[in-house]
Amino acid sequence: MLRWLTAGESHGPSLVAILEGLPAHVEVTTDDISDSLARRRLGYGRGARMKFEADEVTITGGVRHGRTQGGPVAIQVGNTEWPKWETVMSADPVDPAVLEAQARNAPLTRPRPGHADLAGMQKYDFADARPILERASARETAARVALGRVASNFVEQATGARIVSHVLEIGGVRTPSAELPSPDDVERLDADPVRCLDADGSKLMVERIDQAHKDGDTLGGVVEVVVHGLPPGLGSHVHWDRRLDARLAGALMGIQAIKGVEVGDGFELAATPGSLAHDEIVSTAEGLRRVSGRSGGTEGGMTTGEILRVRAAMKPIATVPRALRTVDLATGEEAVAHHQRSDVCAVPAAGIVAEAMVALVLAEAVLEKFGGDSVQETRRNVQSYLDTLRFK
Ligand SMILES: Cc1cc2nc3c(=O)[nH]c(=O)nc-3n(C[C@H](O)[C@H](O)[C@H](O)COP(=O)(O)O)c2cc1C
Ligand SMILES: C=C(O[C@@H]1CC(C(=O)O)=C[C@@H](OP(=O)(O)O)[C@H]1O)C(=O)O
Repeated sequence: MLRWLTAGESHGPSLVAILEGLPAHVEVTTDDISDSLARRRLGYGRGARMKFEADEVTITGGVRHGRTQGGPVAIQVGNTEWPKWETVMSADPVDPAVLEAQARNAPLTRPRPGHADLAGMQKYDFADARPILERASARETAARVALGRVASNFVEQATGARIVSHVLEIGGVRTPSAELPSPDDVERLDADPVRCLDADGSKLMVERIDQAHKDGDTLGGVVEVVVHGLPPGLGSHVHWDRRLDARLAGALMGIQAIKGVEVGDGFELAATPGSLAHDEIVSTAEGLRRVSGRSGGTEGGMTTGEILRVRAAMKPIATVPRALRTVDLATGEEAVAHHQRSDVCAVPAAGIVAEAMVALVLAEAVLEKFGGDSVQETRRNVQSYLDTLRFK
């Protein structure tokens, strides 16, 4: 069983993440994790915070000399901005006079439509949105990306599978290309301002973000995660919660602001006749193959051994500079939602988070099917399964 947890607030001293159940001998380093976190900070349209804040990674448990030991892997992602927030986010009580003296401590009483503010204040009984937004914030995704890197190293070292993501759409501007990224495209994608494979599409998306910025508006979009090299048979058809497609959908929906998920061609398949919607099976010199990849590499809740492909749709950022109508909960009067700063668009970053979530689901599914207390044992089990497959 693989399980994981994150803790920490957006402006707290650090995020903490724990991954338990991973075999020993998975190769992973602080640099690996820092690289993944740096990729999450990329992307045109993010706010100033991404530039002045840094993620300080410390592996505090479970890894020795670059390899996991079999125990829980614990990672701390420190926030270099913490000194500015020490009073606001102090774990211990603070003298009310000190709190009042700082503008940053003023209660946030004008909840933003589209964020967790109002529902969270109602549910947890707070007069201030601060405690809600601090944990609802997608800052937390830094911790998931840290764990996702450990998980994806495991998946790659056990099965050879490689995960890559790209941006399909921002603010209604869709890439004109149907090209799927390969693992060799990662460098090129990370160098693109919006992590789009198509240069023309990328240019139009950047222009769309500039326009939204000028208009005091924000944007959402669609990302796609593609996994090459998975064995067939991860997940299962036998029960709803064993289905890999369901688990991937839940994991992607668990990312802040994701409101839609597609496996393969998803919604488009709903409008396609069956004769054109499915991936026909042919026998080739390399074995059984599909002539297309519309299903996204799962059938019956199991991987087919073809390319896995899932998409996530992100709603626009809720902190809209041209602020939306709300009610000031301190006075009951009409007001506009609180706004200090925000991303205009965080779709490229959401793609990196989506890779991490897919990696965590796949790591669990690989362990479920192949087990292993060392990564070499998992790898042997994968190989023997592939060698003895009844139909190849
Ligand atoms: C990478 C990333 C960055 C985000 N940045 C912001 C931001 O700067 N401002 C904001 O209001 N929401 C931002 N969001 C979205 C909020 O976290 C999200 O709207 C909020 O948690 C409520 O989403 P929900 O309704 O899906 O729970 C970001 C989301 C992601 C994934
Ligand atoms: C800090 C990160 O993202 C944050 C996610 C976020 C939100 O509401 O989700 C709001 C913003 O924070 P703030 O309101 O303090 O500027 C983003 O910067 C990050 O991704 O590391």
